[in-house]
This record gives sequence, structure tokens and C-alpha cells, in this order.
Amino acid sequence: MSQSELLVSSWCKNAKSLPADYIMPPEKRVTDFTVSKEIPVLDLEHEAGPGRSALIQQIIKASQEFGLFQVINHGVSDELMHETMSLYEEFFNLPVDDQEKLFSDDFFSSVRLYTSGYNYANEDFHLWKDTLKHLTHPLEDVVQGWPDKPSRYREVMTKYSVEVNKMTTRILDLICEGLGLEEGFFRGEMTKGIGMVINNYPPCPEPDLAMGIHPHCDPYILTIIQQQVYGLQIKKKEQWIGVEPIPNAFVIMIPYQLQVISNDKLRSCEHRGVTNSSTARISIVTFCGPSKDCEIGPAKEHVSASNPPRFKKYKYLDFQINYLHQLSKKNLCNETALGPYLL
Ligand SMILES: O=C(O)CCC(=O)C(=O)O
Ligand SMILES: [Fe+2]
Repeated sequence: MSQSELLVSSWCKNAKSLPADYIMPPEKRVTDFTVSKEIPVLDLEHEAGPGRSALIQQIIKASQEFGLFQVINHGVSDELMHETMSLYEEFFNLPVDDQEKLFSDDFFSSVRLYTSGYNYANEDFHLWKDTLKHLTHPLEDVVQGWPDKPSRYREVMTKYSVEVNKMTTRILDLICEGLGLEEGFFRGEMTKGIGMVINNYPPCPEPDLAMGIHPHCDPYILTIIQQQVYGLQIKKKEQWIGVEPIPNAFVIMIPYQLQVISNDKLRSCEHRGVTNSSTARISIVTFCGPSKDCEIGPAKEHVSASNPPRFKKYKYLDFQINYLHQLSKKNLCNETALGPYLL
């Protein structure tokens, strides 16, 4: 069997039930949750003008309470968002032969198509998803490695990553101001590791027994998600709540590095992906993280005699290595990802 024949999308159309190795043990299954209307939807149009400081406060409050918010009027056009979603619908329907050459087991590979989680061969239970991952920065160095099918792939992705990165910079500047950090704190080495993770969750015959993506927090500085079908859930006060897809909005998520830099003021968002039986779901995830050698630790503005540092300083590469190690031991949670750096 070729590796790409492992892709869920390549065999699931005829599946009437879940193969045994896709059935989650009862404690890992999706149980009760509510789709929440309380997750803030923030209007980035207020960035310039008298509403700026209110917007910044809303961003910080949402990042403390939920570790997540949605944004509208963000400057990325509806057409481009739509064009990018249809590009990926086509990509995940390409013949298996076209996908074979993109398959890779190497987590650090600059382009990688894979199925399920971090390490398929080592998993007790597989996830109901296929994923394409690649870097988008520096564009001129990485474009040549991107998929060349559908034929417009590189053109559309170049436009999308430029526009999404502009929005990301604006949001990080607002967070910077809200946290009282020096101007430009998140520019430069803090945000050089930029790329995409595109997840495809095909319709699943038994969604109650399956999992799309296990609960986790992201390792980056900021995560930006485009979704149009429901399936993303976040954990708040031990309750799972669903994030409602809003047309043309982006979901903005707080990962571990912002929790550390803010010395626990912002919380990293624990989230998971669930499946459904009727509609394929694609999530287009842009991640923005530090360069490998970047040093991370609580910012001086968030440390004082009455608020001592809660984390040691570390090099981002060390964090990534520990994160992967924990992922492969299947026990990733806040304690294990941040554990080695807790003071
Ligand atoms: O599918 C989603 O909405 C979330 C995906 C995700 O959490 C990830 O790729 O890290
Ligand atoms: Fe994630």
C-alpha cells in the first residue's frame, strides 16, 4: 500500500462504520458541549480611530477568558477567503498519485502531507483527518516547495499568506499595546516562523466514536483559523464549547508563547476538532511563531516583586522539541508542555 492510500479521504467514501483503530476509547470520545454565542466577535475596523482602546481591551479580555476570539472587517477580502477554501476543497480531492510526493514523516520538513496525528505508525488510535503543512516565510525561499496542483496553488497561497500576515501583524500590534510591551515587540525574530496547516476532516460515519484532532494548545505566538463548517471546540472552565463558524470571519487563538510572555496574564487556548457525518470540514490554519533561536520568557513589563516570573527563559527550539516529545508520548497538556519551564 502506498503511503497516500492511508489518507482518510482516499478510502472513507465507502466506509459504513469506523475501522477499529479509529474508535476512541470511551474517555476520549466527544460528549456534551454547547455551541457558544458568548465567544467575542471583534470588529477590526475600530483599530484606527476613537474605538481603538476599547478594541484593545476587548482583545485582552477575550484572550484572558477564552484564549480565543473571532474577528470581522479584518482586511482580507471575502473573495480571497472563498478562493482559498475552494482551492483546498480541490486539493484534498486530487488523485492519490498527485498527493504521494508530498507525503512525509518528518515533522520539520518544510512541506508535509500526512494523515492523523504527529506519528501515524506509533498511534494507538488514529484521527479522522488529513493534513497539509508548509511554511510561508520567507516566501521567495519556500514557494518552490509548495504543491503545484491545483495549478493556481502557488498564486492563491502567495496572495493569501501576504494578506493574512498583514492582519496578523495588526492583531499582534494591538496585543502588544494591550500588554504594555515595547512597540514592535512581536516584529522580527518573534514572528519569523510563519506557515500553514490545512486540515481536512471528511464526513465520518460514526462521529460520536471518532476524533478529528485531540485536545491540545498550539505551540506558537498566534494561530489564525478560517473555517466554514462547525467542528472546533475550546475548553473553558472544564466545559467544552463549540466555536460557531461566522462567514468571512477569522478565529484568533492564543498559543503557549503568549501565555509565557504575558507571565500567565493571557491563557493558551485548549482546543480540539470534532467530526460530523454529513459535511467535509476544512480548517485553514495560519500559524505565526518565533524563529528557532529566539529566546522566550516572561516580558519585563509583566514581572515585578509582587508578580514574580512563573516561567524560566528558554530557546523556542527547545520548547518545540519538548512539545514534540510530549506529543509522541500522547500526554500533551499544559502541565507537560510548560512543565520544564515552570518556576
Ligand atoms: O480544525 C481546527 O479548527 C483546529 C485545528 C488545530 O487545532 C490545529 O491544526 O492545530
Ligand atoms: Fe491547534
